[in-house]
Amino acid sequence: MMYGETQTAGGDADRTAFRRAEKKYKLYKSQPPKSRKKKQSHRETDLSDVVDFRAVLESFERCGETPARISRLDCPGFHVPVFCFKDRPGFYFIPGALTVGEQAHWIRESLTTFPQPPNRTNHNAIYGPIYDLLIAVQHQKFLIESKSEAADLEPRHSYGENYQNRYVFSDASVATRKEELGKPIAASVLLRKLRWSTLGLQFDWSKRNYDVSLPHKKIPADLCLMAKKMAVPAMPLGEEFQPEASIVNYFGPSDMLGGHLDDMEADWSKPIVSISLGCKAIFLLGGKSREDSPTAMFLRSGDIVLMAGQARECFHGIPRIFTDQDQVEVSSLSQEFSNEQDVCFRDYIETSRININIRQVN
Ligand SMILES: O=C(O)CCC(=O)C(=O)O
Ligand SMILES: [Fe+2]
Repeated sequence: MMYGETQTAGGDADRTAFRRAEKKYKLYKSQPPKSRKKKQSHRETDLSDVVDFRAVLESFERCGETPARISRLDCPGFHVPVFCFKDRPGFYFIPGALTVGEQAHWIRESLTTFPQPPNRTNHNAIYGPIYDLLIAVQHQKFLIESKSEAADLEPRHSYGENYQNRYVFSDASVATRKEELGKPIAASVLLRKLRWSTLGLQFDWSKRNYDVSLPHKKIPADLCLMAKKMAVPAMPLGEEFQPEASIVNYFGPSDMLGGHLDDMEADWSKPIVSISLGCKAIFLLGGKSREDSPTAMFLRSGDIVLMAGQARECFHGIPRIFTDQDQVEVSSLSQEFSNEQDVCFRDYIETSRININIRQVN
């Protein structure tokens, strides 16, 4: 997993087929009006080559047919149709695998319990463990550096043996009174900047490996059950998927996930179960080399992708999230968050995407 990898590519941006596809689909921000006269500012993305599995599902349900490249997997007892590319063994697409209610449940979990210590997030390296981020957003709190003399800011939690929480949430009024404290950071800003959290066995991004010495909890039981059920189409008959780790990726409007391989797990015959929530995205499935032209497809909220076997060796990434009003396609999800106390979830998911991917490590 390499965030922003394409951004550092500079002049090499066009070097490989994968990079060219990323460039084709990435979001181009419109230029300020002044420069609009001189050159065409806003390039419309050509989406005609993007495989749309929702349309594939609709036509399959209507007339039992699939496009030439795509087949329906025979998976008796599975609750919805599963599709495969005939030329991409090990890759499975399950459109609409989750109901809207299930999607809302996993969005809530992704923003509340999943980022809770001892699970780590991208904020850990800077602030140490942060508790109850979403509650802090709801109460418009600010994260401030706690000084021991400030009795009212005594850290509530400790982490590990000698680690004390240096940053705590507080009201803005407290933060501004204490001039000696660093600049307060709005909890809402931290939520916007949440990029990942890791569940179960903790993945160490710097070493690109699992660090079994880090404190961790088991994958939540309900997530484990759901992943086992969804992994069935990609599992050898009679074997059960054993979820041990999960990475939750959070995407804001201009975030992307550069082309990468997930090769840190021991047994590639086991699938990665990858769940999409929130705004629509484009997924690129490449080949074993970055030189192979990737296939582009839409990922919508509730879709599940399985990558096993040969597909585990294929480059893939997310060059684009759709957050424009007319393209997000989250209206039914928004209704799930229509209660006043859910406004945080609704505001978040209307301009964000969450991906939960679940792995068997050993
Ligand atoms: O966001 C996605 O759908 C893909 C995520 C992914 O590839 C990863 O976390 O390794
Ligand atoms: Fe991946």
